[in-house]
This record gives sequence, structure tokens and C-alpha cells, in this order.
Amino acid sequence: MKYIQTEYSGPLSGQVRVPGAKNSSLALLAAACLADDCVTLEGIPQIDDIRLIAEIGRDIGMKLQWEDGQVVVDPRWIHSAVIDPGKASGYRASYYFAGALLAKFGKVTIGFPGGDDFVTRPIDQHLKVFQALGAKVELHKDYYVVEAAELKGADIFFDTLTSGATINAMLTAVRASGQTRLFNCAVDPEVVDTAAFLNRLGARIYGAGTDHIRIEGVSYLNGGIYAVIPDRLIAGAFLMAAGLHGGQVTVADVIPEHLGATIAKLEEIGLQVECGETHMTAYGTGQLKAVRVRTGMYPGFATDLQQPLTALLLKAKGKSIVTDRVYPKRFAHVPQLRRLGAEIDVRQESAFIRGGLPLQGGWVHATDVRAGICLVLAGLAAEGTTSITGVEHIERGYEDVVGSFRAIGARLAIREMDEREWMGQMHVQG
Ligand SMILES: CC(=O)N[C@H]1[C@@H](OP(=O)(O)OP(=O)(O)OC[C@H]2O[C@@H](n3ccc(=O)[nH]c3=O)[C@H](O)[C@@H]2O)O[C@H](CO)[C@@H](O)[C@@H]1O
Ligand SMILES: C=C(OP(=O)(O)O)C(=O)O
Repeated sequence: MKYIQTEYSGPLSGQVRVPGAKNSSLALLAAACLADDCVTLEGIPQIDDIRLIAEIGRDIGMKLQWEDGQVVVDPRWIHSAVIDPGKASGYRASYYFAGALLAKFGKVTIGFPGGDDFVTRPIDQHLKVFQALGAKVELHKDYYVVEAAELKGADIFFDTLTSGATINAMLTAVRASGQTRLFNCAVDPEVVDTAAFLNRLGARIYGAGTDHIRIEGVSYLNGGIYAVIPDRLIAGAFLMAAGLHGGQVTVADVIPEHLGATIAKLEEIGLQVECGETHMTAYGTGQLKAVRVRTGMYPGFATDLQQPLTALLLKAKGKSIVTDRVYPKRFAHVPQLRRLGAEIDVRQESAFIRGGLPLQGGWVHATDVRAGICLVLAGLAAEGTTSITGVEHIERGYEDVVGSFRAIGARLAIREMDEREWMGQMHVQG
């Protein structure tokens, strides 16, 4: 059993190179299925979610080959649109294979999405897209089947802002006959990135990045080369690390505009943030202010950054309130932070944080990727040693979490324990 051990670390300073975005990469690799020739993707991170996609790809005949930091995808030999339910449920964004394979083959059988568990993560808007474009959806216990004799363009009004279903609608409609118009679309950078990639292959998608997207169906998509956008969520968490003890952290290879709401919130808390064209530096002044944060869909404050921000707010004297409007139950990190001495109450969709209290190291468990990063930050701020289990969740989204935090002076390591030690720990933790 792997765990991460962190030690109290003083001011964190240094530079981190930000890898390609997990959430875009998951969409682009499924989108690559739609091409009629080889596609080269640059910047795809080597994380567990991507390794799972490579396995799914192998099962269905789509080859993925890593060459000098690029992934070459050959979709010409895909022979199956049946995806093992266990693998599909091993990560969240398997629904993109549903859209892409339906578009290419007219039928797909696939397990329900897994990924981080925030109590409810419906996929009704994805299914609505498939049906609106002419497909029949059958739901079974562990999998669903989507089938269409022909996909025909349609007008689709999303009931809620969803980046996943907006992307999936583009994947499904890109080869449909006629015109598809999407209304009330998410405007996340990952939506724009997916549209830009498909357009590079010859798709005709207009308006991505606004709330209204128009897609003119095409019958053929070329191969091509494309670089995925940087991971704004990894970048954001490293900027927050600068605030823990008054350090200075530079994130390189980023698109600063993608982090507008994060910069504004960090400045409100008391950090200074300087932006260059492709890098950003956060300076912790040592004076942190308690604040109110409400998550929202892009360009609002990202739900994926509320957990790391909570770790920072534990250091800000006074009462902070973090409200998650996107995933109102995304607070599984809170009981873990309490183990380290944090005083946080969760009521409805908000965490009420009493900041400025000392934290003391202990054993904690990461339940999802960003909860894991929150615990790493809290562990670096806590006196003594903190041991974080659930590393597999962090590795879904981070290539080398230990190496990248060490690059800014953090004291942490990956450790292993055998089953007997683990059982002993479980006993101590109750
Ligand atoms: C792989 C991936 O890209 N994951 C990201 C993606 O998840 P994901 O694509 O699952 O999230 P969405 O953008 O779709 O979800 C946004 C909101 O819409 C709701 N909703 C979504 C789909 C649906 O069919 N019905 C519905 O009600 C969700 O419950 C949520 O409240 O965006 C989330 C919100 O920024 C991020 O936290 C995740 O990191
Ligand atoms: C929620 C996340 O991931 P996923 O949607 O893949 O579960 C995340 O990246 O924070």
C-alpha cells in the first residue's frame, strides 16, 4: 500500500512546469477516434486516467504510442465499439467514448462513468444529446447502449451548464448530417480546446467558448497534430502553495487567462500574483485574509480548486466560507482535515472554516484527486509528519506529485507499507 508522507515545510519557493490538462486530454483522446487518419497529440500527461484510456484503446483496436512526449493515435483499426464496463467505470470521462464511437460506428456499449465520487454526478445531459441527435439509449445495470441508424443535426438546449456534455455534444454531432445548434453551453477552456482540435482535423464547429455553438456535420476527418492546453488546475494548486508560509512559486507553461478567478481570489486572500505570457508567479506575503468563495462554472472559481484553497484558508486567521455550487457535496476532504486539527463545519453546500489554528500531522485518506492535493498542502503546513493514503486518486490526475512539490522545496516522499502495518493503522485510526 502506497502512501505519501509529508513533513512540515517552511516557505515553498521554486518553479514547476505545468503538464497538459488532464480534462482536455481525456476529451482529445476520445475525439481522436473520430479521425480517419493518424493523430499526434502533444503534452498528454502520463497519468493513470490516460493509461486506462490506452488500455481501452488497445481493447477496441485504437493504437496509442508514446514518442518523445507526443502520443500518436491510430484510429484506423478500431474494430469494436464495446467497452469493458470495469474500465469505463475506472475514470469519469469514458462518456466521451460513448459520443465519439456512436458518431463513428452508430452503436456503442459502455460502462457508466466512474471518477471522483461527489455523491451525485448525473449524465442526463449526455443522454439527452444522444437522443436529440436521433439515438436510442438503453440503460442496464452496469452499462448502457446507445444506437442510431443515422445521427441528424438538431437544436439542443442544455438544462444546466456542463462542460462534459457540451464536449460530448460536439463529439457526437461532428459527423451528424446537417446542422446542430447547442444553447446554454459551458465555456470552459477544455470545450474550446476540443473544438479547436476537431477543427484542426477538418470539423466545422463555430462559437466554442460562447454559450451558443454551431456544428455543421462533415463526413470525413483528417489526421493532424495538436498540442493540448496546460492544466490550469495543477497550476492553480501550486500558486496556492506559495501562500502557505510566505513563499514564491512560479508555474511555467501556463495560459494565465485560464486562471482569472483564481488570481482574483488569491489576491483577495493576500497573495501577490504576477503574470507573464506563459508563466505566473505567486508571492505569499505571510498575511492571509479569511474570505468567502463560491465555486461556479468557468470563468467562475473552479470547483476543482476549492479543496486545495481550503488548505490555504486553514492558515488565514478568521472565518472563511467555501460554498460549492457545482458539486454541493464535495466535502469529503473535511473530516480528513479535522484529523489534523482543522476546525471546519459543513452545512448544506458550504464549509465554514475557522482559520489560523495550529495543524498537527496525522494519518489521512485522499478520497479524490483534488482532496489529495488539499491534504498534501495541509500536510506541508502541519507540524510533524502527515501520512496520506489513497494515492491512487491523486495519480489519476498528477504525473509526479512528489517530484513536482519537491521542486518548490516541499518535504515529502512516497512510502510503502505492508498489509499488516496497514491493518494496524486502520485500528489506530478507528
Ligand atoms: C473529466 C472532467 O473533465 N472532469 C471535470 C468536469 O466534470 P464533468 O464533465 O463531469 O462535469 P460537468 O461540467 O458536466 O458538471 C457541471 C455540473 O453539471 C451537472 N451535470 C452534468 C452533466 C449532466 O449530464 N447533468 C448534470 O446535471 C453536474 O452535476 C455539475 O453540477 O467538469 C467538472 C466541473 O468543472 C470538474 O469538476 C471535473 O474535473
Ligand atoms: C473531478 C475531477 O476529475 P474527474 O471528473 O475525472 O473525476 C478532477 O479532476 O478534479
